[in-house]
Amino acid sequence: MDARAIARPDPVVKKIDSPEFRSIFTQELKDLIALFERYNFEIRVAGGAVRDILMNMNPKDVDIATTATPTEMKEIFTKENIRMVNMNGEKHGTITPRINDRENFEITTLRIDAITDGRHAEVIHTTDWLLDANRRDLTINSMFLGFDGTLYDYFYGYEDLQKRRVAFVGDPDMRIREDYLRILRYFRFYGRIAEESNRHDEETLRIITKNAEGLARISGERIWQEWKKILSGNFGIELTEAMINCQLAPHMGLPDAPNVPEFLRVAKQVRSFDPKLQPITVLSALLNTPEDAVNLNMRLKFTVYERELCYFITQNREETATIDELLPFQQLCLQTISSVKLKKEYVLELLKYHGKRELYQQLLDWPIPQFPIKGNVLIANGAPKGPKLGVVLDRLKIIWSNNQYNMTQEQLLEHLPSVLEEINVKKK
Ligand SMILES: Nc1ccn([C@@H]2O[C@H](COP(=O)(O)OP(=O)(O)OP(=O)(O)O)[C@@H](O)[C@H]2O)c(=O)n1
Repeated sequence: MDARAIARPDPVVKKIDSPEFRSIFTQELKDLIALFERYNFEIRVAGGAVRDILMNMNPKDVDIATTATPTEMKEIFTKENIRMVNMNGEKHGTITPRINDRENFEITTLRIDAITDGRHAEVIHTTDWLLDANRRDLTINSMFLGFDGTLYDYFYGYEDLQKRRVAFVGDPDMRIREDYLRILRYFRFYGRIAEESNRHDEETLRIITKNAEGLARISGERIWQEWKKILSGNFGIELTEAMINCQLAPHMGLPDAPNVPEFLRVAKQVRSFDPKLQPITVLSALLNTPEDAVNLNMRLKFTVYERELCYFITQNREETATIDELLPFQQLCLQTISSVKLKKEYVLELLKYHGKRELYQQLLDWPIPQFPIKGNVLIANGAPKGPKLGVVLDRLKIIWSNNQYNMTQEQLLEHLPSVLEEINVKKK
């Protein structure tokens, strides 16, 4: 599709002057602007920061785009004695000067993403702002903002933002095939800007469904990063359901038939529980068995914490009905004393999952008992060093838990001789 045919004839839409825009002007940025002016190259704010400023939000980071090539930028900064950092961005056309030894700016040369396999693009530099806007994913992410406040908007991103509409730039099929992660970015930005949970453009959903398999090419880490943001944003549940309806599930590590009824049941806790359920807890509801948790982890590459929690939730689906059942939970917490804090967090998440507010509060208030003996005290009293010390500790912890965690160091030490004897007996 010819970008010029669908672009707005005059990209200058309006002048921006807002507190969010003014907030980006540090002395360092002013110096940078003056420098580029002096060398006759244009620079503008690009992408996400423009969107955020228009939404009256302070942008997280301000990406800058320029007509200067990386080589030209390097010449300027070298001549001006300005240090450049993170030189590995250069292959994407990004140079990062550190201005006044105080602030870094990521400045990227305008480009066209030429050849792509859906993950990597061959970069060709350009001085045409329209062509750079045309390679971006969504209209709301394709705008530029000059430092004099001029908004340049080729693809009606400003109108889409006003209408709270998420649309791909030009041909959605092409945009998605350039980078399949954009499927998930579509849903993430939908959660960010839409006012209703289910006002998707049917044609966009159809094209996403058609390209679902492409997600299989995207790394689990990147998928999980986006999905987590979707789940913790607005309409996280509805959007995940929409993603499943678009046939994305098997390519994101979910079982072929995700447990949607359970997911919707848990969604109610998501809406009412404070503090909110963690994304991994919500996601666990979609699984049918602990094996599903193993498979999901293989695909999404969870952290140890996420992996254990996900597995724990799928193993403990039954509801805890009464307060009396809190005690077994406490025991569960203490099963592995060395990682007791972690266990408590897991059980707290499980109680949230089941919507058990009172139990949650009780467990939250329950002080984790501290094991009263340190290893060096045991050694001083005749316990062996090395791996056997671990065995001694484990035995003593069992005795401690059988006594409701209510023992002094002296009381526990009384059990040491029999524990040592037991170990030696076993050894024979
Ligand atoms: N798959 C992608 C990723 C990024 N972009 C473009 O690169 C910009 C910057 O990307 P990134 O920093 O990843 O996202 P932001 O839009 O800045 O969003 P956030 O603030 O959530 O990081 C986007 O606005 C968009 O124009 C794109 O076209 N396709």
